[in-house]
Amino acid sequence: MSFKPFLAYSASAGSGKTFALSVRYISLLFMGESPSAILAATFTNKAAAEMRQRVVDSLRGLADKNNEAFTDAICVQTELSREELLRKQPEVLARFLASSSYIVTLDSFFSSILRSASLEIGLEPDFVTKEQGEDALEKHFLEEVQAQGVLSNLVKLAMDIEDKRFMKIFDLMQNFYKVDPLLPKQEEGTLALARQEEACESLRVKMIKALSDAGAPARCMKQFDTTSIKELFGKSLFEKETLGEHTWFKKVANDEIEGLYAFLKKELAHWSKVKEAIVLDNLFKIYDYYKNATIMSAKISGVLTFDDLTYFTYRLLHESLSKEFLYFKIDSKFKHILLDEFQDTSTLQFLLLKPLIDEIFSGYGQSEFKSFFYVGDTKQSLYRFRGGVEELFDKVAQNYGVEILPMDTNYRSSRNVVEQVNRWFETTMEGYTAQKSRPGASEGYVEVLESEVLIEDAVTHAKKLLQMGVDIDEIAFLVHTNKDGQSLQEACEHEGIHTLLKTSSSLKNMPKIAALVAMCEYLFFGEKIDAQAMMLKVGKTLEEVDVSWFSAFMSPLQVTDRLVREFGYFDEDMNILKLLEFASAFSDIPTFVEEFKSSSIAVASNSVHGAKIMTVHGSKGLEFEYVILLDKLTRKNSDKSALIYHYNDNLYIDKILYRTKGRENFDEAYAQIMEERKASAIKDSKNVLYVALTRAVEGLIVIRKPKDSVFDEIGMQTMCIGTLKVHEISSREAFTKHEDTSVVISNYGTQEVNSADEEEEKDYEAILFGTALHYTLEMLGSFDEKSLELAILSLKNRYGQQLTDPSMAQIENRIRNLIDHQAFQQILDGAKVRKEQSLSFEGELKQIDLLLEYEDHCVVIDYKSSKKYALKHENQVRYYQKAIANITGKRTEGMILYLLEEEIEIKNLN
Ligand SMILES: Nc1ncnc2c1ncn2[C@@H]1O[C@H](COP(=O)(O)OP(=O)(O)OP(=O)(O)O)[C@@H](O)[C@H]1O
Repeated sequence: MSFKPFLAYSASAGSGKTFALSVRYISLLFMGESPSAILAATFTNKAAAEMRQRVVDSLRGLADKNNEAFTDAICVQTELSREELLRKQPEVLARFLASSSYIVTLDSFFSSILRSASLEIGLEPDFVTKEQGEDALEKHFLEEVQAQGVLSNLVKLAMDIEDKRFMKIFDLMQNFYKVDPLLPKQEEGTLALARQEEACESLRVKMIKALSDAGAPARCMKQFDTTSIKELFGKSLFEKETLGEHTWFKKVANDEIEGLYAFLKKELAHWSKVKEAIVLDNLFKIYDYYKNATIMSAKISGVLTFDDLTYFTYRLLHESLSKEFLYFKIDSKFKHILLDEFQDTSTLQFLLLKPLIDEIFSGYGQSEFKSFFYVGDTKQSLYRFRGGVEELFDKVAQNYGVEILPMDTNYRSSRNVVEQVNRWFETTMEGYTAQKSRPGASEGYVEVLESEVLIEDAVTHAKKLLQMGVDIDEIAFLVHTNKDGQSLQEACEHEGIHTLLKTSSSLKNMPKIAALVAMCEYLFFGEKIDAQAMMLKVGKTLEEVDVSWFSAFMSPLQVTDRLVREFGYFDEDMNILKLLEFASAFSDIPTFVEEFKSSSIAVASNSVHGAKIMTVHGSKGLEFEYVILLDKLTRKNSDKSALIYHYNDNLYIDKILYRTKGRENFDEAYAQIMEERKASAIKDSKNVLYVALTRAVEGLIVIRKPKDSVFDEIGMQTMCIGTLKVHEISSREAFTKHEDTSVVISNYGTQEVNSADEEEEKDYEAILFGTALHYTLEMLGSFDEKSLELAILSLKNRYGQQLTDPSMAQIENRIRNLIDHQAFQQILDGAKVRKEQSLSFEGELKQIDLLLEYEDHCVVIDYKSSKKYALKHENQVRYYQKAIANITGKRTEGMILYLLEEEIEIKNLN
């Protein structure tokens, strides 16, 4: 059989690893395996969604010409002929759509494990996962610390250590928490820093005397004339074995002086060890409180960060009493595990998966068919400092006896891109093997240009591509930081290029929005400096603008709205809408301004279509027809972390080192670890370049700075090969291209939305209300009062900050009306109920709100909160109806459930 049950692919970018994973997934389905027995984990939500889409698309289009490579690969894996595949296809597709599948991100998978047994560790199962603002976490922590009376410890630590890096003690605590289960046990010791300092001090004084006695010049004595041990310790003087190796001391270094030097070096080395022990001791004492505060806050609020998720899942799997039961439960589900981007799996994530992987291997050899497959590329490992450990790739293979195979052909990029990437990395990256181009690859285009004005040039090049007829959706800008992305987005929008900015950044960090809020602050408090940013943005001075309309009694919404209109500040910017929505929750300006500064409102993307703007990290695993890659706009960050973690061979942390200036002169092990760290930092930054330069399909344009460029590391020079040609859109792509649904915002905020026709305009509040209503319905376990209570709790967690209280009450009311609706309950009778069912039909992935399956027919139901676009709704549901009928082969009815303010209305479309 050509299906190797235990296999890994270690291969370069674009060589088809994710492709192979999808082939394997579908092959398993054709080999009779149930979707619920296969766990396929990818790294990002986008990758998971794409893979689901790919599975459905390929299952549907097995016979399509452009799916040939995929179908052939499935034939090879399954040893079934094309005809056999086609014969089985309807049944396999139906099975896939009908049962739950686990094509997920690791985070969402862990979240589902945790949910299934969270009560075991005192966590309510209706928790939600989202990143919390640092401010909220920091507040909890400080409250806990204050309540326990250990604030003085914190202050003492900062004072004792005189280390500015500890001002960010909160970051240190967060970093501990991220790797909590891997942390080493802290040893208790006697810690006498003062005595050690005295010993060093007395040797220092003796040294000055000995030097003076030997007639050394003043500059020699000055070297030891320090005001603190810390200062003395940091002197480059201690780089050498003996003092006489320094030219200044050559003549005077007698035996006494060399003896004192050696002794002083030893005592200083000991001093740094004692200091490290004190720092760690204090930090770990404080960490206990931090951990408590974090765990309690997560349990009480039901809001978990991704770090909480990992922490709780680890505790559940490794310490909960019922773990055997849990393994049993999960094991009964997964017979096959497929992992993408394995090079970025962290040790902790691997430890969470390990029981499941162990189960696969322990059952092997018996009659059961089980498999384990993973793919990755260590050249693309980007998360070393977040705990991603590329060494896992080989270790896991060794441990379980998995065969690692290479792949040598690039299926993604044009010939010029593949060859140029080979040229850049062959000589600069250790172990790099040149990739081959796939037969029939297009010629492609690569250009590197130098510029002092990166953003302007990036915009100019995008314009050039657009003028040539390149579709805006096919262009992606890659940048190094979220901040770079925001500046670029502003420039693009200014030039009329629509963009989609994918960022984790929050609204308060957007210069345009922050300027607007600062302007409100100016109007209220009168500090001219607060008006500056906004004046700069609109190109005016305060003297030129008339703000006499302002009164301190105006609401924050009125003021922001007026400012936006007065200054023509809108530009169809969704973020302005978000700000207006946020402002509407406050009645006075000072509270609004203050709350805004500590808010963490996610930045909106501006429209459905547009050039993508992404960080290189965010682009991992993705591909774009044309890539414009920008050098780093801001300066390179230097690594300043105060604590250095050292991992042992089992990938647990065996040492935490306190980083001190000059310590490499006293401590060989430390010096070696720092060298290793430097080497891996260089490797990491090269990996980032590798990921960035391998995303382009047809054309790649790199804009580098003349000096201090991140690309210097691979010796990148300006160049240009190939010709820019618009890639021909294949007929399938042309067919599946969506109609243009770009958002045109014509009304917002306080304006009355006045639309009688069917044209879609965006009423942001209505959209938010509709989304929240859908979310609550999705969270509703069954249609009864008890489930409603839980669903409302989830609603509050998720939308509590955005929705007003009356809107919340409205949602609850409308759903209660639905539950109480007799006709609706009758419809549910005898039906298999599925919620939020994904459906791919005619190339589009849709979500069906409610799918009811009866023995002989199906009913597709769509929820709506208003009848505003009734005709459009009907068309949409008819489309779903057609799709379900096609897929299941059963007669299918369509219904729209209007959950209106006063009543429930059921519209039957048959
Ligand atoms: N055997 C193949 N035949 C035809 N096309 C392929 C084949 N393998 C991969 N492709 C196509 O090549 C492109 C790159 O493949 P894929 O994304 O799977 O690569 P990858 O190795 O996962 O890349 P990365 O390491 O960058 O994530 C995709 O568009 C994919 O559809």
